[in-house]
Amino acid sequence: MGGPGRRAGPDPVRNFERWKKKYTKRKNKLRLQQKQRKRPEWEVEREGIARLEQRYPEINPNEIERFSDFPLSKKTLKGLQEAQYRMVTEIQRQTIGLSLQGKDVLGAAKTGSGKTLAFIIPALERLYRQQWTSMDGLGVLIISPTRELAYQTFEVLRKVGKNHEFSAGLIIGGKDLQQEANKIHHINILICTPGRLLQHMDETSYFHASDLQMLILDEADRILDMGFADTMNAIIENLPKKRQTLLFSATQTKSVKDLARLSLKDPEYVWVHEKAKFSTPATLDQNYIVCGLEQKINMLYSFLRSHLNKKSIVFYASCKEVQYLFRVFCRLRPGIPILALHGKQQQMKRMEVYNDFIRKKSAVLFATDVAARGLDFPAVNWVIQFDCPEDANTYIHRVGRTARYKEGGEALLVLLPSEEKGMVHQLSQRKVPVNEIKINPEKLVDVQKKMQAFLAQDQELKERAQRCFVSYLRSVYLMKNKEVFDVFKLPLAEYKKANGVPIFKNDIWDDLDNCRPVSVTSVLGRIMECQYGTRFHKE
Ligand SMILES: Nc1ncnc2c1ncn2[C@@H]1O[C@H](COP(=O)(O)OP(=O)(O)OP(=O)(O)O)[C@@H](O)[C@H]1O
Repeated sequence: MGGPGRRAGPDPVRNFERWKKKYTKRKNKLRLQQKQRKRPEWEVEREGIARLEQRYPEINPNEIERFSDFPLSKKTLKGLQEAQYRMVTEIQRQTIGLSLQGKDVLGAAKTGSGKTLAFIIPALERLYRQQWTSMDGLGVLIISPTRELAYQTFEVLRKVGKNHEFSAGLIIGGKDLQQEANKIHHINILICTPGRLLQHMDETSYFHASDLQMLILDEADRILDMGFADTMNAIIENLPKKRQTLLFSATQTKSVKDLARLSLKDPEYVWVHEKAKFSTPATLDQNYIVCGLEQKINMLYSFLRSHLNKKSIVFYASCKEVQYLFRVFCRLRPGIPILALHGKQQQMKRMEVYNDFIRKKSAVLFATDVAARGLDFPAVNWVIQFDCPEDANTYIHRVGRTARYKEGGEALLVLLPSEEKGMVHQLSQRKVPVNEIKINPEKLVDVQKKMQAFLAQDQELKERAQRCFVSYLRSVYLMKNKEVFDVFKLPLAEYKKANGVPIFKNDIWDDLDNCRPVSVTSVLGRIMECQYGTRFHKE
């Protein structure tokens, strides 16, 4: 009942139209759901997959900002969202599309720029697209150079892939081979180190990779270098040629010889920071100091004393140095927790240290290059290279343990006077900006007397000091770049003194000098003779 002067009420016709539209939409949705319910799940999934695949050719990296801009499965997108990953990084933006399209990809981007997700996401999608099940066996193989890196990648995969049904496994050695063998044939995505993988290929009769869809090499240049050459050649022989291959690293290999072994098919090269001014993160502040051998330990001790609330990693050239200096520093009590990580530790211990360092807010980790690549320890403030790295690539990976994903960080390289010229030149050629800073001698705390007192009281520590001494010399001797590393230029007497190793009556340096050119064994033989021989015992 309406009359003049009254406000018009809601229009019943429009209301009805609206209701009818909503009703029809709901009815159609229900009908579709009912229809789908009658069809097997895999068939419905198949249709969803076909819709995603239709979008692949249109992927345009320039239009991608978020992960949801890629045609990814709901399961992957949900995993990413739950792990708080929304916006893509540059390497992810540029490579995920190519990998989804099935191309072989060589991806290079600075340390800490998100390469892990750049290969994990396409791996998940590849198996999802093929509706892979645990019955289908091994579909994706991810090879990492170290156990810790493999474990870390496994954790990222578990987090992001948790809504998928495939199984993932970690095969890194240090565990019972039979136990691993019992599980290996159920694994769809296998993350492994090269040595252990080959062992299973050789010894586990029911392990086969004949249906492998995708091979991923993380830290590809390291995996393909001389150290792993024989193992990798044997592994590749066991893999089907028809597969997709993804290679990632901050220092990518361009060597045709390396790549030929992998039989890549028209690979796409994505060098994200190729034109960047520097090859290290912009948020990383890098310095070097020139320090005599005799002052190195004093320098490190003084550094740690003045950075008690920081988290640092100190890199050494050999396991024996880490072992010895870890003990010495624990005794010197700099006032900050000290941890040690190296390849000679038991697997349990390695994992314990790795997890401990992740949790700690302030601590210092003494490590060899097992920790140089890929590890994503949160909030590391400082990377100190106590021993000069083998080359600029090793330098780049070591300093990359800090200043990760938009965070800041600082790096300090300790160089001997004999190493300065060659190393600084190499770094500048590789676009690494390092500034020299001078040590303030007044700020150096002298711990040499204390160290010598420890050694005098502790025979085991003394032996460790000697082993450290020999292994340091050996590592320098074996370095290829003789412009930087010349064992004959090292002031050995000062080194021995710095490490608290008793000084011998005869300076072994003269002996070494006389027997050039020499093989490693003869150098070491001389060193050992001088250290453990009669002259030493008579002291
Ligand atoms: N899209 C993203 N959004 C937010 N954080 C991200 C994203 N991608 C990666 N990260 C974070 O950035 C950090 C570095 O990533 P990642 O370890 O993959 O780097 P990387 O390029 O493989 O480094 P490296 O060369 O040292 O191996 C990690 O903590 C990761 O969680």
